Amino acid sequence: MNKERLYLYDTTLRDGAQTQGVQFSAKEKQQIAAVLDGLGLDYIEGGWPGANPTDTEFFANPPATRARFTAFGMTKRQGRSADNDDVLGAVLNAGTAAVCLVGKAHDFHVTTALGITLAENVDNIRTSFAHLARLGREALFDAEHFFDGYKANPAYACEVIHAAYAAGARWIVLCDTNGGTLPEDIARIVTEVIASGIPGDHLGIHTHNDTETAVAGSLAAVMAGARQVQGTLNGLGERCGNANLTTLIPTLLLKDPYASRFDIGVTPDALRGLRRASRLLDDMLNRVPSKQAAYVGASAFAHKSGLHASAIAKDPSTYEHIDPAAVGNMRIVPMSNQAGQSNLRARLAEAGITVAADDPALARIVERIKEREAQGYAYDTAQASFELLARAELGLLPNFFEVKRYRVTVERRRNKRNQMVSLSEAVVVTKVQGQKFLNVSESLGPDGSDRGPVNALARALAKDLGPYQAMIEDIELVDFKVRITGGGTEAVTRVIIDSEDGQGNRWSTVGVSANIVDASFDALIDAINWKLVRDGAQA
Ligand SMILES: CC(=O)SCCNC(=O)CCNC(=O)[C@H](O)C(C)(C)COP(=O)(O)OP(=O)(O)OC[C@H]1O[C@@H](n2cnc3c(N)ncnc32)[C@H](O)[C@@H]1OP(=O)(O)O
Ligand SMILES: CC(=O)C(=O)O
Repeated sequence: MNKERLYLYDTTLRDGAQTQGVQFSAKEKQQIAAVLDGLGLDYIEGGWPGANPTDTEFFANPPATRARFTAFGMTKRQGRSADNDDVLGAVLNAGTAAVCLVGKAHDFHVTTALGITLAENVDNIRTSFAHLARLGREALFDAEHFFDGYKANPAYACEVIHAAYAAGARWIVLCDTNGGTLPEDIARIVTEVIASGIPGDHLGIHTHNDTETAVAGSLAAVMAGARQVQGTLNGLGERCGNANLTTLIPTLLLKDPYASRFDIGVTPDALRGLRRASRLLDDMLNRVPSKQAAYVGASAFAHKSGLHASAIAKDPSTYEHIDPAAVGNMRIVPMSNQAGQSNLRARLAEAGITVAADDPALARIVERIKEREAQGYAYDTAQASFELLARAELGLLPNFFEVKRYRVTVERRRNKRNQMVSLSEAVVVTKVQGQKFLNVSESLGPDGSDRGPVNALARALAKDLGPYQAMIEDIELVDFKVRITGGGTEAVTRVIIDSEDGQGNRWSTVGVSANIVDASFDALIDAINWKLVRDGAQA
């Protein structure tokens, strides 16, 4: 069966830039455009030329994309001709092959937000698209508030989109601007619009996630006949975000009825780069990736409970809807108080430890994990600490070093400029192969500011570990999370530390204590021990 073409339109660089707290530089826009292009999207909307210096700079040096690079703007304003509107002029001067203009499709917005008559609005839209058609640009009309407008005044909403279509708009994009329309209404209205004379292969859908149904609404529109889907990477966008392309792309490519009916231009090979693309955007925005993101989240293929892990070991499809590798993700079988021996054996195998199914140590390890989690530990996150605990029970953990004592102080004092500053200092005494090491460290960062007591402890601990020093020198503490949690009957502090080495390996360790410094120190010791185990150090 010949597949129908379904076009993907990305607006990460425009609607995504309307996310609170998101501010792309022109350079970052270039990087994101390259990633989007690599995924195989049909259109990349770069922003609004003329609206701000970043977008103007970006469009002055547009990325070379295979996708149609598109400029966004609004239809001409009342009282100006399309030739004379400087805002529209700046959009057109960007010289892109495709141009998307937003206009109002809801009568209430025309009279309230624009303050013009309904007829004037239709005329502004018609004139703007006739102008684009004369210039030979591929024209897209973002019909703002279309669904709310259609519910309030269907005749007017239809008059607006038909005016744009008749004037030469290639695509009429129906926007659920406020994000409150549910999928069943989207499907019904798209069907009625097609019946009114705008063919589905000229219709697009642009949804927002205010009812957490943006993806479902987009799919409903596709099933009703729309053949362009707009969305953003990781669901960025105004308020609660836009339809998440990171979810939509694999759904359209891998799930029926979409997979067998549509060609979306994304290859299986490009799909394997999806998780990487999602992470790159999060990294750029300094956002913690959502673990529970569909398809690409770290937990999307994490099998925590014993029943699941047991079946997964027999056949992964028992608890996985797709192969994680298809989207560049991977399966993990974390250890936790929900786990049984199947999780344990899978995790040990990943760490290169083979244990016979009838080894009594397995039951001891599971018991120990459950006991420690009841005290506040969290081993499904801190995989390196889990591995150390298991190795200790299996007699596979060498005693590399012993901490005899440690001390940390934080001092607040005035500097030469009479500003209050702090200084953390730590002393750690260790015994390595019979030899004593006394290490002292401050925690000043490159800018001279104090990085705190945990940093001072980490530096002192890793300052000189004698024969192991070369192996631990490149360890960096890259993340530190503190949580007050109920351990047993008392509240305790759980610290999770993420460490990284020069080869880009990253591992997480956990420490728990009523005292935050002790909890941190335990996690630091695990971080060093894990690295020594990983690098094959001998005791
Ligand atoms: C639904 C969406 O997400 S559409 C995209 C929205 N994105 C953005 O707004 C981001 C970029 N925008 C901007 O930088 C600025 O709003 C600019 C440069 C475009 C305009 O700035 P200003 O001229 O200062 O206007 P301001 O932002 O205060 O108000 C928007 C103006 O556009 C008018 N307008 C809104 N929509 C339209 C439209 N479709 N067609 C014509 N005019 C419109 C409004 O009536 C208002 O004009 P008014 O102040 O005379 O009433
Ligand atoms: C155009 C647009 O972003 C919207 O209507 O939501």
